[in-house]
Formats: sequence, structure tokens, C-alpha cells
Amino acid sequence: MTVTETRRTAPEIGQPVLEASGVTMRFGGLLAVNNVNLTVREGEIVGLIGPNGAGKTTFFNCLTGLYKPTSGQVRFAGAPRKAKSPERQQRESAEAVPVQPLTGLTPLAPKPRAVVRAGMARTFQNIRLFANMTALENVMVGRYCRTSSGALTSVLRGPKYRREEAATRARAQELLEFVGLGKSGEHLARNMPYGDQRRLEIARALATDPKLILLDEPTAGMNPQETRQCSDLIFKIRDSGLSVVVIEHDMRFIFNLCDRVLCLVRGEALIEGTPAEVQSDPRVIEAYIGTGDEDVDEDDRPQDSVEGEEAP
Ligand SMILES: Nc1ncnc2c1ncn2[C@@H]1O[C@H](COP(=O)(O)OP(=O)(O)OP(=O)(O)O)[C@@H](O)[C@H]1O
Repeated sequence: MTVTETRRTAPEIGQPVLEASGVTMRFGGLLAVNNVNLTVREGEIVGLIGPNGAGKTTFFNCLTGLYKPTSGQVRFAGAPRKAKSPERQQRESAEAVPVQPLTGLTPLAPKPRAVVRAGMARTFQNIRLFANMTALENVMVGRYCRTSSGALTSVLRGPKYRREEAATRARAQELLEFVGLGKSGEHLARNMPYGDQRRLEIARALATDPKLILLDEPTAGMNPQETRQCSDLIFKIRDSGLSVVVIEHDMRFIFNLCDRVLCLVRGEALIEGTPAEVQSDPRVIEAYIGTGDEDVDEDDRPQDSVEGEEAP
């Protein structure tokens, strides 16, 4: 499990952006996540590893408001933000990924909408794109949580709506370019190659203006070339000022990418440390022995990768 490639290090690790303390999640008699703590700082890439069923996705769901933890608290930097004016959106669209200044950590309401508004975005293990919409439209959907036009304005299509729509479209196109899909805006999501669909999901998550992005198995089913491109994209996202948390089974990918790694086993934190510390810990090696899930074979690529009309 030793990784020899050179890692790119974070430019500067800053203040905590996310702090999860004592997060516990029970499903009836099953303790899926038990008293897990995690702090993510500005500019950090943090990996979450563990064998199948270790509780990684459940922990992600607790962080992103899909689950209300049985106990424990998730605190996040900054108060929930209001929608921006079209003028402000246009100003910000000059930057690739605008970063909001951080304030102190505040408890996060366990509701996906509140979590997105506060500045946390995620992707899912199984791709959840709007299959019959274009790539550009998929990204625009992600942007609507930051627009302020109400139902009436949208129906009447007044000047404010048109300005906002133009800004949303321009920003979506920038984000497509940011993830390397600048020429695919008019392609239907369901017709796009698998690796492009994964990047499109990331673009849609970035459209919400997050401070922190959580990626659930972003390289699942990817070939080695797509995996390398994914790694480059995550570094690029980090370099633009975001913090990143990644769940992955591909150890080479995770140890080359992350500043810190948390290993969960049977719902509990086994070890948290630098990639070097985690990969040399015999308990981590033992936890994975026999599972055979470190590497994803190209044949494992999901066939029906685009799901139905689901919200981001
Ligand atoms: N909604 C649910 N209801 C009941 N049990 C659940 C639910 N979601 C997850 N579990 C159980 O919780 C445990 C942790 O599952 P989870 O999906 O979080 O693990 P994981 O580490 O993400 O696994 P994988 O790597 O296979 O995705 C498993 O035993 C799983 O069966």
C-alpha cells in the first residue's frame, strides 16, 4: 500500500471551515457511525477511507444534512448566505470560483438546503444528473440556490429575471470551462462519457458557491487516465481556495491527493493523520486485507450512470 508518487501540498492551511464533533448515527440497532470527530481547514484536502460498510457515506450524509445525527454536532464557518444580486453575481463571475470570507463556526441545521446555502456542496457515489438536460442546464440548476428571482418574476420574465438568467448562464459556462467541459455545454447529460458526467456533477456542485466540497467516490468506475484528470481537477479546486473532503477506495489516489486522511472502521475512527502515517499503520492495512476493494477495475464501471430527474 506504499505510495511513491510525489504529492502536491496545499499552499496554506487556514482556519477551520468544518468541525464535526461526536457525530453518531444509529439505524435501529445498527451503530453506523460512532462518535466521530473531524475538522477540515481552509485549503485542505481531507480523505475519508475505510472498508465497505465502514460508515463513510453515512458520516457524509450527517455532515451534509441528509441525515440528522442521533447525537453530535456539525459546525460550519459563516452564517447562511442570502441570494446575491445579478450585479454582484456578475462581479464575482470574473473569478473562477469565488471564495467567501470565513467567520466563526456556527452550528449547522441538519437540512440539505440550509447546508448548501451555508456553503457546503457535495456529489454522490452514484451520478445524479438531470439526464435529459444539457450540461449547461445542469450547472445552471446548481446556481439557482444563489439567485433571488421569485416564482412571479420568473413567470413574467421581467428585466431582473433576464439579468439574473444571463449571469447564471455565464457563470455556468465558466464552471464548465473550469472542469474542462467548456465545449460540451449543449450536450445532453445522458449522452456524455462517464468521466465527463462525473466532472459535470462537480461543476454543478461548484455552481452553489461552496467553501467546502465533499466528493463521494469521485473516481468510482474511472479508468487510470480519468482518475489522474480527476486528481488534477481536485487540486485545481483546492488551489482556487476551497476545502475538499473525499471518500475513496483507491488508496494510491487518496494518499497522493490528501493532506490528511481519516480511516473509519465499523463506524469508528481508527486513525487520523498524514497519508504517510495512515498508510504505514498496520491496523489500516489489516482493515483492508481480504476486502479487495482498493482498486476499481474498469469493468466495474456502472452501466446506467445517469440517474433520473433528481435534485443536486
Ligand atoms: N439508511 C440506512 N438504513 C439502515 N442501515 C444503513 C443505512 N445506510 C447505511 N446503513 C448501514 O450502515 C453501515 C454503514 O454504511 P455506509 O454506506 O455508510 O458505509 P460506507 O463506508 O460508505 O460503505 P461503502 O464503501 O460500501 O459505500 C452499513 O452497515 C450499512 O448497511
